[in-house]
Amino acid sequence: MENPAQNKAFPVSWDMFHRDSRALAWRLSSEGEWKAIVCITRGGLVPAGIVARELGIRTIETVCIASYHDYENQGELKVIKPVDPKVVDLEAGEGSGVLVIDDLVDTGKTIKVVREMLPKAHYATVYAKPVGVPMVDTFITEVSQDTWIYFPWDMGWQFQPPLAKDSAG
Ligand SMILES: O=P(O)(O)OC[C@H]1O[C@H](OP(=O)(O)OP(=O)(O)O)[C@H](O)[C@@H]1O
Ligand SMILES: O=c1[nH]c(=O)c2nc[nH]c2[nH]1
Ligand SMILES: [Mg+2]
Repeated sequence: MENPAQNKAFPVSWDMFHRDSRALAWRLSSEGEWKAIVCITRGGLVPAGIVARELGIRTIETVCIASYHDYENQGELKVIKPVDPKVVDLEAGEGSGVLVIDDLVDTGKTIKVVREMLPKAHYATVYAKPVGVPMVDTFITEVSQDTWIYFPWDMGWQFQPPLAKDSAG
């Protein structure tokens, strides 16, 4: 179902996503040293793999949360799997030394739930919308609140009709 509040489109190709995730890793490389990554599934799995490869991080944990059950409309947040206590208690506990990664922050509700589990972690997303910006420590590209980001794993090839009518016919 189309959400009229998000009527602009920001399509992201695999190449763009890889480049922007590498840019995120580059920025994070000067912002701290992390013992583990926690990725927020499912969208966080892809940038987490790229960042882990760039920063040489081998301990990767998931927190499994779903909220946009109906395309473009956020429903009740469900924590399907919490963070392993061994990861929460690394270093000084409460998520210190942990990098939490997601593909984007929109309203910030998803990250707010994870922040309650890991208050001392560092939060990073590839993309951010203005309402969610205060919830993240590091992000790469901001888009307006009325934009829907289309990720490459949700898309497929499709014929695009020309803008104008063909003059021959
Ligand atoms: O800032 P928010 O308004 O909370 O929205 C952002 C979250 O929404 C999407 O996940 P979704 O719940 O759709 O699940 P998915 O990652 O499995 O696609 C996205 O991947 C973020 O995790
Ligand atoms: O694919 C997505 N694009 C978005 O813009 C968005 N916002 C919340 N959840 C989202 N998922
Ligand atoms: Mg998600």
